[in-house]
Amino acid sequence: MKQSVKLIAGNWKMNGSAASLAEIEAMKADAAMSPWQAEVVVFPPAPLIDRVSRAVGTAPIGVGAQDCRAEASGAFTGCVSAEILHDAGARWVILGHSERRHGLRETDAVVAAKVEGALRAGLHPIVCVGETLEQRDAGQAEAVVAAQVTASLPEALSGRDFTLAYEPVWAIGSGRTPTTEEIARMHAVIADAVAARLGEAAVARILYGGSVNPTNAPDILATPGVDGALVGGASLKAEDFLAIIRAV
Ligand SMILES: O=C[C@H](O)COP(=O)(O)O
Repeated sequence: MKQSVKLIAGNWKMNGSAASLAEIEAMKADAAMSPWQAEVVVFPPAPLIDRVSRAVGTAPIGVGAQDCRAEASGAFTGCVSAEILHDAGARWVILGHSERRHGLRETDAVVAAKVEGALRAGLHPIVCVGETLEQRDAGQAEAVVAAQVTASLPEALSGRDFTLAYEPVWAIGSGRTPTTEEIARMHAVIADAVAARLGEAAVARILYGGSVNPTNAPDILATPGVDGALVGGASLKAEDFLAIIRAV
């Protein structure tokens, strides 16, 4: 059954340092004042996962990684497996982010293999999908996103708890977002594609990501079919991220 609690995920991307632990302390202080109505997870760069996990302690903040290698171990210089990330304290992992699909030419098949690796290691996957502006302008957005869902979700996800994130590539870091009607429509397309791929019983939380900020978060999070947000830039400062968490 789909979790009714919304998920607010903060992807730090290639930002952060030991000084970022102060943001975690600010979040902990806020959570201690009054309980959040959302599940919250932060995704620091891999070298910070251990320190962030220790800083979180028993606070209601999950910790995840921004990517993993599909294999468990081996001669893959510079890569990190889901098992290594789990050992460092991660319990979540973002896979197929557009900055990897487009910047690093990561294919749907690679994403699907990484999802299998995440499940093997006990990490909860957040699988990202989204169309480029060219694809949207050509009227292909729904077909592109549905095809990404179909090809990026391995059979191994049947009966498992997982998360998808709809991130239009043109909305990431641009200050532009689709209308809430467009977001609702695409989330319905994604839910249909999940059911077609994994069966009617399959349910996943579907997040929206792309220029979410404290101002637009209330409307986006109230949109039908939106189960939370994947936040980039606005997750770097606790003040902004907390405003989004409190918008739930
Ligand atoms: O993973 C997060 C998304 O790419 C959104 O980033 P953004 O909130 O900076 O647009």
